[in-house]
Amino acid sequence: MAAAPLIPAYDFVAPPATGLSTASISHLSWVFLVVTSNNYAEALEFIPQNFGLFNFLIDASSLPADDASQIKALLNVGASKVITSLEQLELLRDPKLHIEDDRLILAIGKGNKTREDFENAIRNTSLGVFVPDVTDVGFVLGWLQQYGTENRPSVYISFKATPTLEEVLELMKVDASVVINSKDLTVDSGKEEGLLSVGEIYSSALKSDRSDGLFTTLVVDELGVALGLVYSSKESINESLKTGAGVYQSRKRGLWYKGATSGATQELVKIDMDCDGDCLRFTVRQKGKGFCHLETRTCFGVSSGLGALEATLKSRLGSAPEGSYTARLFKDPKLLRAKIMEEAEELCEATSKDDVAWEAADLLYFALTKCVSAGVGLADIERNLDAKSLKVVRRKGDAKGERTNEKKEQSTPTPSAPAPVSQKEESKDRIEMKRYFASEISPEELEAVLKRPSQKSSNMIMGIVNPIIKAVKEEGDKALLGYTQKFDRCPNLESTVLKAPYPEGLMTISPEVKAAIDLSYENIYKFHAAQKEAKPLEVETMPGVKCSRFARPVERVGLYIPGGTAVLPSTALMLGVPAMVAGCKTIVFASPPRPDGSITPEIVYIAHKVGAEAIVLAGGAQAVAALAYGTESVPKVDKILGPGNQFVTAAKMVVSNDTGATVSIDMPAGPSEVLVIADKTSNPAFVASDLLSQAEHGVDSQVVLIAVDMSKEMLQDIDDQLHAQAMALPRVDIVRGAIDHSVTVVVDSIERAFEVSNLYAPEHLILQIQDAKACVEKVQNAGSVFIGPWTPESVGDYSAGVNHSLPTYGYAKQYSGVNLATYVKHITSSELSAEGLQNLGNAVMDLAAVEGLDAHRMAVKIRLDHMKTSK
Ligand SMILES: NC(=O)c1ccc[n+]([C@@H]2O[C@H](COP(=O)([O-])OP(=O)(O)OC[C@H]3O[C@@H](n4cnc5c(N)ncnc54)[C@H](O)[C@@H]3O)[C@@H](O)[C@H]2O)c1
Ligand SMILES: N[C@H](CO)Cc1c[nH]c[nH+]1
Ligand SMILES: [Zn+2]
Repeated sequence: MAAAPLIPAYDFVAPPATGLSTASISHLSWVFLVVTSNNYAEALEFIPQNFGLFNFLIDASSLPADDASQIKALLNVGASKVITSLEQLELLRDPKLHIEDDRLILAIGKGNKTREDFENAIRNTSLGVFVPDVTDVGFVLGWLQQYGTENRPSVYISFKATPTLEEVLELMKVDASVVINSKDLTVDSGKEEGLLSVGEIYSSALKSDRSDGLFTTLVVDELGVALGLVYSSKESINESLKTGAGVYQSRKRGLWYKGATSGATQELVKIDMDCDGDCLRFTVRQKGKGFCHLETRTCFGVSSGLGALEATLKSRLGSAPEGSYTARLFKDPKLLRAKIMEEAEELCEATSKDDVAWEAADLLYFALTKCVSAGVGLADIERNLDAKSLKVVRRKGDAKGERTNEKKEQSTPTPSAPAPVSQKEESKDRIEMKRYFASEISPEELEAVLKRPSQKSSNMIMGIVNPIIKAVKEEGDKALLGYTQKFDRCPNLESTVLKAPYPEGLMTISPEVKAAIDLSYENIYKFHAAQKEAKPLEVETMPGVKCSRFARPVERVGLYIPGGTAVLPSTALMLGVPAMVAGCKTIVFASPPRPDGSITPEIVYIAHKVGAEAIVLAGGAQAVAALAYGTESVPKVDKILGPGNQFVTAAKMVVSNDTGATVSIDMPAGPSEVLVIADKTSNPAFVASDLLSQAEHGVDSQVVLIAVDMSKEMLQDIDDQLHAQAMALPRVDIVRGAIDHSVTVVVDSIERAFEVSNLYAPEHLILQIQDAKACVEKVQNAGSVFIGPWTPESVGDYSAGVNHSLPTYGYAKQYSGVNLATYVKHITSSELSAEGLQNLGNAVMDLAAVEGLDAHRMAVKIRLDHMKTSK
């Protein structure tokens, strides 16, 4: 496949005002990102979220030169190619890493490397070369002439200074891929002076072998199955990139918006060109009956194989004929589980070619049924496989416990504490928090050490969130649906709201999970009901002057239940139960849907239990905006509650500051965090497990250990536990990202530990210290406290009764976590008798006179005069 002719560098800080979005860039399949320490955390989240949509070319050469762990993490989460410095490259040449040479590109022209350094570094490799400055181009071209390009697959040339169109085209003659900053690109047809049309630039690298100048275009689905053959022109390519839909060039009728009349539209996934640049491949998500005018999925007849099976299972999930076996499997997870296990066993035992094929087919059928019921399709599985193939740090691949004979013979290690790995042996792959001694650093340095990762880039987040809020406010459901289809990858979603009463079929959950929800519900209910004020507060401030304060529920509440990196039904309980206890009249849930457009059944069950009248199937800033302003189908609310990622938190802040929205929020509850204070009496395995339980929430989570007067050996023990336990977790990549910006601070006294903790103001504070209960009085700032060795933070996350929706980012200094008062407002009243007004009247009149507000004074005087005359 030919290299894409340009690699757009999307500027996230100041997105272009030209109609070009990340989506239109994504279809070109390559995106160039410059990753620095400041945006590393975002990149680590953004890359896996958009894996399969983009190929990522990352310039990581500004990351620390003496530590390649961040680059490894970027490669691990799916960066296709990474540009490194010479020093980083040396570190990455580690035989334990599985890095194909062509994934690394050496940056030259940066720093003070000589040509000799550069030539030595690349002589025996097939590394590409990255030239960060246009002034180096002459040198590279000379070098190419001398050494040839056969072994060097790609030369990427990036310009920090904006090149002219002529320069770009001139350079493209040497078959180079070109990086162009997105601010110079547009997809608008009436483009402004000086801007480049994406379609034009793209098609300038193509050569047509047809007399009409059109490009032959193969249209395929996400599995690569050919749907049909069409033609493209530079206008149609541009239009397709602009609309994100399948648009082609009909030889008779001009621009052809596929499905405009039949409804069988296409969502564009990406565009590739073939090896000699005369043919295009459009990968699309086909909607409706299919691509062919004969209403079949493809123009080549009936489809078969796994893709056809997936389509059948998907349609059965929607409306399976009563009595069908597949319907039974969907309804009975235990049966499905048993069948998967049974078929896997049979496949292992099969030996003949026929038997292996037979059993593998059975296993695939049941496995795909499981996938479809969870909203996972073959394209997701392929994406996952592709992502795994890019991992540079491989798992050992041993089977778990009883599945291997050897393991059966071993003594069983405690489940929470797998054998520690020697730090020396695997130091480069270690998952390890940085360690500081509080006595050795200044207060300013301590503050910097404890800085939350996500505080660093609010400009970038606002740049993304503000346009989303504006669009939902102005366009309502249309924008809401569009963003949901895009961010939550559910192209077939048709409506963004599910209204009560919810169909039984959408709440089918296992009896164990139902029992767990019911038990947690009871505890949360009890704890929040106990917070109810028994009666109004009444005080007679002086004879005849009665003041009172009474509570009323906020009438309409919108409850955000996160669903990006993990689905959190527990948050539905934490927000829904107190809303019900407080007596809110309208409860609306919002949560990102699954890719098939459905919502997790546990959330629907909880919505039903707490009496939520609707569930908005949307997440992120768009869900927050819909709740704040209302849309045609989403009811507007008075208060928005609930945690979320940086986009959700930022959107809550924006709408609560808009007087046009008249909506308030609970608090800024962002990425989860925990601070553990532990001393010599603590159990290292427990400490590590608590740190990891919050680290697994997201790469932007942060965990902090304050170790009180601890020996080096014990600190090492905790580090070893953390690494070993982390490596056994399915979310190890997320954990690695979070631990990367997490710290241990060693202090010498319990007093100093609480000083540091109160300064940090953690969302969760865990006390694993002697006399933990007695130390609670030292807590000044924290969302929720977990006391003693038997109180892991996860009990509060799910079932103890306390709320888990808590202030993060240090806002525990001024905000409480969600509690009954969060759903209630207080109204005061005064009632004066004639005697009361006589007692108070002069004071009021004197103060009104001081302020020059005569009408205020008169409102009292008129009554006092009236009393006098009516005596
Ligand atoms: N503080 C608390 O009380 C508390 C409680 C529970 C969870 N949490 C935290 O909530 C967070 C949940 O985050 P999540 O991501 O899993 O789910 P989420 O529902 O908050 O966010 C997912 C949504 O983010 C939006 N989004 C994702 N990438 C985007 C992009 N590049 N541009 C614009 N929008 C984008 C999408 O709309 C998506 O639906 C975690 O950090 C977790 O730690 C906090
Ligand atoms: N710890 C999160 C609050 O920061 C809440 C949660 C939900 N599920 C698991 N944990
Ligand atoms: Zn949690």
